[in-house]
Amino acid sequence: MGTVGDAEKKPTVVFVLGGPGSGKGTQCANIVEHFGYTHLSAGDLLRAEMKSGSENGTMIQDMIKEGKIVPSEVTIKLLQKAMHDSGNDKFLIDGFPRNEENRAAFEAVTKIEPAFVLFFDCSEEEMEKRILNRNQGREDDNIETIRKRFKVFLESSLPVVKYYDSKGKVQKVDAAKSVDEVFEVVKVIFTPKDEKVKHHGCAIL
Ligand SMILES: Nc1ncnc2c1ncn2[C@@H]1O[C@H](COP(=O)(O)OP(=O)(O)O)[C@@H](O)[C@H]1O
Ligand SMILES: Nc1ccn([C@@H]2O[C@H](COP(=O)(O)OP(=O)(O)O)[C@@H](O)[C@H]2O)c(=O)n1
Ligand SMILES: [Mg+2]
Repeated sequence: MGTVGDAEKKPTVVFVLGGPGSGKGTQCANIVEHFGYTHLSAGDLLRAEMKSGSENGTMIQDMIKEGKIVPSEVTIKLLQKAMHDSGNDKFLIDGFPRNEENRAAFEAVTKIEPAFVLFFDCSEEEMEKRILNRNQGREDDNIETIRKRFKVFLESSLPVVKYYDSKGKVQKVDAAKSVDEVFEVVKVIFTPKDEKVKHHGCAIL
């Protein structure tokens, strides 16, 4: 097997974007169960790297505490390693690219274009409520850092969503509903077209 990004066989990548607390991780877990993707959360990979005592650990911790975006070089290396180690060829990349630098560097390094971008649309009020109830012991889930993360989302991450929207690649989902209701919509997006026809009973004709 070649390395990730080889010209001959590129993996399928779906970027999963949305504000902090919009439900990216929750929905990715559901997608993995039903559609055989491997879920790679950039935030989870960075937190694991931080805890592993790597030389970048302190820098990553400082950035996360401030809600800032870690330089792409670090995050892309972690993503590439996780893709390679998974043995799979279908990935949900959750929480990445979070700014223009992330986006351009990933494309330049891996030569991978996303199949599409799944975008969870949710109000700040709802996202704030969810994060404050998340209880995962994260150092950035406090009101002060949450405000900073919302600002970074609006200023740096939404432009990436707009970029992909201009290329017709964004599947926008109303994420303000219940987990099950959101997944009903997500399921339709991931179900292959011929399967959708079968479910309507037309494929046997
Ligand atoms: N549709 C939803 N309705 C209510 N709570 C949700 C919903 N989706 C996720 N949550 C909860 O909100 C919190 C944030 O969800 P998470 O999946 O971690 O979001 P993200 O990865 O986008 O930050 C979690 O505690 C999760 O259980
Ligand atoms: N591409 C990324 C993704 C996350 N991160 C950092 O990790 C933090 C948490 O990201 P996350 O995706 O786990 O957060 P949620 O959106 O899931 O709440 C971000 O606020 C950034 O500090 C990053 O620097 N670059
Ligand atoms: Mg998450």
